[in-house]
Amino acid sequence: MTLVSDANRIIFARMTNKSKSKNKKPIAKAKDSTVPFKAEKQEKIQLKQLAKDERTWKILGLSFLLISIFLIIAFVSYFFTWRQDFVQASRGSEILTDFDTTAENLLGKTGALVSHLFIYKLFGIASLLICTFFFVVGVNLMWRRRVFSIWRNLKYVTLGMLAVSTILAFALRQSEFSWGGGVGKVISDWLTASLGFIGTSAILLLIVVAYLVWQFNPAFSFPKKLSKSTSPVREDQNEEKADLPLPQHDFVKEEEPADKKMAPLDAAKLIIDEEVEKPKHKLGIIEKETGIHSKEEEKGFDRITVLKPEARIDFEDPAPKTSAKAINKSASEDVLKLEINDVPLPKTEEEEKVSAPAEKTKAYEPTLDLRDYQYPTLDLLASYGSEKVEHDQNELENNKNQIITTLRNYDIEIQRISATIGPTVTLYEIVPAAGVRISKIKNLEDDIALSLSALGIRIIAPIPGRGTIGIEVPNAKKSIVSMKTLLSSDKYQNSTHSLPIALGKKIDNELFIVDLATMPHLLMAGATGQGKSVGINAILVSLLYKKHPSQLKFVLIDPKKVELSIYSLIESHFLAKLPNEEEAIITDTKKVINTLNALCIEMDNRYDLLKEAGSRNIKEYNAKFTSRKLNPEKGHQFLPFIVLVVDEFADLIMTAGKEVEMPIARLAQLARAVGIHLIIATQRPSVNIITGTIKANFPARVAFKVSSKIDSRTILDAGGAEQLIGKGDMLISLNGEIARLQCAFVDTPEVDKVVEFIGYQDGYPQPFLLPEYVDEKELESGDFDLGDRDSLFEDAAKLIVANQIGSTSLLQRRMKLGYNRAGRLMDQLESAGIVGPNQGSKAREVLIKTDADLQQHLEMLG
Ligand SMILES: Nc1ncnc2c1ncn2[C@@H]1O[C@H](COP(=O)(O)OP(=O)(O)OP(=O)(O)O)[C@@H](O)[C@H]1O
Repeated sequence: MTLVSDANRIIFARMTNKSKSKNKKPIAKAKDSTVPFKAEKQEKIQLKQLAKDERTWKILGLSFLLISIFLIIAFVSYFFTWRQDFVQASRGSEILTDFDTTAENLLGKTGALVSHLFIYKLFGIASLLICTFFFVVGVNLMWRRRVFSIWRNLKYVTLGMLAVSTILAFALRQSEFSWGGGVGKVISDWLTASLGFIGTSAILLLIVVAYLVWQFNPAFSFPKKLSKSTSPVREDQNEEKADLPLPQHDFVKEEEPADKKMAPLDAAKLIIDEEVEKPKHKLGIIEKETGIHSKEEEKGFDRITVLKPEARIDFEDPAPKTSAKAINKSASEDVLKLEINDVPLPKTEEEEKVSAPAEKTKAYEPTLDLRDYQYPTLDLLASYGSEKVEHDQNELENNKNQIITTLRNYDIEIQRISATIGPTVTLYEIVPAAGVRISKIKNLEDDIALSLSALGIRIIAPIPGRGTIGIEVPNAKKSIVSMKTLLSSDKYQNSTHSLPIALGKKIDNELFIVDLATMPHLLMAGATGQGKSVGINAILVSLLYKKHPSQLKFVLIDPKKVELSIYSLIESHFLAKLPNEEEAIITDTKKVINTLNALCIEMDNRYDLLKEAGSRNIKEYNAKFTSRKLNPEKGHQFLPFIVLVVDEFADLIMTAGKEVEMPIARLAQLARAVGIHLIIATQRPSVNIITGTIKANFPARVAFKVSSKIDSRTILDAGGAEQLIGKGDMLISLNGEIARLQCAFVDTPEVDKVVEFIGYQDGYPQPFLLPEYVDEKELESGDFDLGDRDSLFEDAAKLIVANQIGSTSLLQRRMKLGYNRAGRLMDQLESAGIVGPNQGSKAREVLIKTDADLQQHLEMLG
């Protein structure tokens, strides 16, 4: 007995300390000393499960909908039966237990009582608005999402009931029926007492007019437009919720800037947007599917499907195309070629100035070099499944609930959660409750990953510029982003980029199409098998679809020997190579060094040309050249872009080290303005491969999945790439911002088809020739012995004699040589008595005047 009463006392003490409401359970505990704690725990878990069970929500939702219907029936019936039921209803709830009393209302005594309360005592017929509240709550609960905003509804219901009841009570004060209810009457009486009849009329009229203006925003100067909304906010709202009986909500307005900002990104964006209104009440968590999804989907995908795969895209720039067409009409094709591409005669600068406007019509058109060239067609590419982002509502719900629960377990409450579904991952954006430290959430990264039992969780805390924290969770079902989708998009087709590359889709399904020319170089890293080669192919294919062979050349370096060999078929269209080399695709390390140095020479030569032309970059230079302001006789020519692709940079650095690093660093530093761009890929992004010099000159970097956080830091200066999920899932760091993309997929057979399509067309007689590079060490070891002449000695002599100018830079430009080699040739020409000695800044005197004399002279020299 004593034991029991002692236990009772202890329990009682606990009970009073805790909460009085729990007093029954502790007493039960007293009788059974250990079990009660368990029992209490179990009950909690069951309640939780009950709250999670969707059936509970459905039942609750249905109940609210029924209440709403009940109220409507009762109110409507009241309009006809109020007289008969008035006396009974005035007696109050006691009539419910009085079996002798009956009511005429369709819903009996309850209907009569409730209607009497709302209509007679409270808000008059404005009480009908309360039905919408129950309807809204019911619908939201039934579908467990924010179909309508409760807060907005509540706000408008409250304001509406007060305003309408007052207006009606005032306007129809003589009527027998209580149009404005008790509340309306009280307010209206008070207003009349304070402001008088006229003052009250004015105030109430103002309310009505203000509401109409707010709702319809009529254009006062043009009454015709009265019915149309002019405010963009209102338009959106009207479209979005045309069936809503209530005015639109502030919520959408608040969200407007963010949505607008994201709108172009939303080709197939879906957002569940939830406000955790009161963190402690889970019922407050509701969600909303914005109209953006369907609207944007229509915009984005219908537009894409309209384009038939067979449709030929003409990627030519509109301007050159029209000019070419215009000329086509006026001249026969053969004459045309001569006219357009014939080199203009040398002119003095003045002549150039004078004749420039007249010649504008005959602009040089580089594409006419291969005027029958056909751009590849879209039907060469394959489509991979449906491009629609599929989402599993249950998966979304479960992940969301788990995120909320996990955070709650660590005492982190959140205000709002929204989800954006991408092709491979879904981004859950959360707004933490006030006072929660971001670092706390960041530290829980692993715990959240564990609780969601998913790989590839990435936490972005905070998302720059959004004021939210992002949690990226991989989708159970991932969709492949077809290259075809990207290339058929308006964004790609209408792009005005110099070198548009279609890389993939962002997490919000925005197509990621950027200009390589502005990047200006790209560093790619990723462990083996994570999508690097596919990424390189995506870049090359997107350039091939948009560029003419005269506008673009690739220098392909492939130490692995197999990855890029597929492109050898387009050698005479798009590839550049060293003179005297058989293969355009470079696989040998020694040749790589020569090629990189040759590119450096090409860069220097291009800078000389730009300097002479007074242009700051290749675009300006080419514009001047095509408008025939530059003289080809002086070595000027149309400069194609050159894109250097190195697949497996690590291999090169391991075998050649500085010899490779130095020219790469030089090119990366300087080549941008002259139209040379680098794309460098590596499997091993370690610091000895991606050195500080290289990194500093590659502001744009891509990371596919890498094996460690250190690798991720090396490439991106941030972690995260080690948590990617492979198969083209990538992070791109551009202008200091990191974005997650799903790389476009283009399979080898597709690339084969594209390459064959181009390769079987007429090309140039040979690949684009890079300047010859001779290792300077080899040059220095030789002397100026005439028997050991440079292989280009005769060509140089002929060029100098033909032009009668003893200038080293002439040799450099016309023979595409580096400064050192041209200088050495000039020295040899001097030793051979063909040119005179160096005269400082002036060109050397040419001692042999004609070609015939030169032939004789050379024969004499043997
Ligand atoms: N964007 C993508 N979408 C879908 N699947 C992809 C994508 N990229 C790569 N994959 C899948 O991953 C495989 C390996 O890709 P890829 O050959 O590009 O890897 P890698 O990084 O170049 O490997 P390695 O360095 O060994 O050559 C592909 O065969 C393909 O099945």
